[in-house]
Amino acid sequence: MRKGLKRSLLVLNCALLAFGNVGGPLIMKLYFLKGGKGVWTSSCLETAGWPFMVMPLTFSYLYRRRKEGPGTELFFIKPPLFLASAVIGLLTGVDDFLYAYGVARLPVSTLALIISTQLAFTVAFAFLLVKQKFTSFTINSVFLLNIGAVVLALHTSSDHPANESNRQYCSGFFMTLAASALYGFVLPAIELTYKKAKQTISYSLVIEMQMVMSFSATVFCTIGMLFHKEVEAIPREASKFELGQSTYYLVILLSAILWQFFFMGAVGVIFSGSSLLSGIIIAALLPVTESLAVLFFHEKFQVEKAISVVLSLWGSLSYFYGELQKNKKNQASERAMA
Ligand SMILES: Nc1ncnc2[nH]cnc12
Repeated sequence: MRKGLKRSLLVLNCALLAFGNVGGPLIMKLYFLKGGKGVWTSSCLETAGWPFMVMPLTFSYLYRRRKEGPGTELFFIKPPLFLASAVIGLLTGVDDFLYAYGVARLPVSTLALIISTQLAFTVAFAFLLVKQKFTSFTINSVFLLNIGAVVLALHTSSDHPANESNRQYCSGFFMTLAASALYGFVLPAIELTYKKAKQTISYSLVIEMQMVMSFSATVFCTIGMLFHKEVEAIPREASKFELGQSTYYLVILLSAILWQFFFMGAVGVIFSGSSLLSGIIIAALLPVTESLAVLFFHEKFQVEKAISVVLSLWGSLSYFYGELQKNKKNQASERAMA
């Protein structure tokens, strides 16, 4: 793939991931705050937007067909990659449930704090699974982003919602921590799948894999919804939703779209960058989500949140500066070899 195209894809996917990472948790929290109760429904909505992926795949097919003629294959994905994507999708489904459980029980600020530990898990698994190499800038960035999380941890006791028992709060805390660890594993596992694939990984194939992962996660969560009788609760919930019935369905639609941005962005950044970069972007934007939660849901704003925003900015700048230096060095050595 041409370098320019790969860079454009990286920018596009960073933007998708950023939108999803900030908007997804906020819309999910809005659902719970205004009367939504379905944890399985919420987790299902994280991946239920998979049919949207048909659109870019159709464009890709029509484009190839114009070049290659009527014999063009509809899909690239072969059975081994299909199976690997379906298994990762099941893990994503479990992760979605753990995450939605956390969103239902905790303020967004506390949730974001716990999720920021995900970067440490991603670093560890990226090292183990894909032998990720670290520069001093990456290490500095990961360190700063984690310090940001620790600073936030200092205020969590005052973030405890008044109407919630200690047990509910604790279970929310540990389920979110489990989601963080699991997704910290899923990101490098996707990178490993790209590396071990016995076929060329193109961007179209990445979208196909994302569709299979999301479909498999949605099947898992739909079974959870059926078992917990959440499907039949939807019209009832809609009629009682504090913002009105039509807003309820709009929230559901927006959830599906924003979360699809998140997952498409994450797998796309892994394709054109690395799982570590996906983890860094997710961690770096958490303070933005928190600040917006303060603005929209009137969660408390403590000075720790401001410090964490600054540390995150510093951490991200450090990473991107390091990448810039690395690219410059690579270009210089390519020129010297030519
Ligand atoms: N299911 C999920 N959705 C969004 N962010 C996450 N971080 C960990 N799990 C997540």
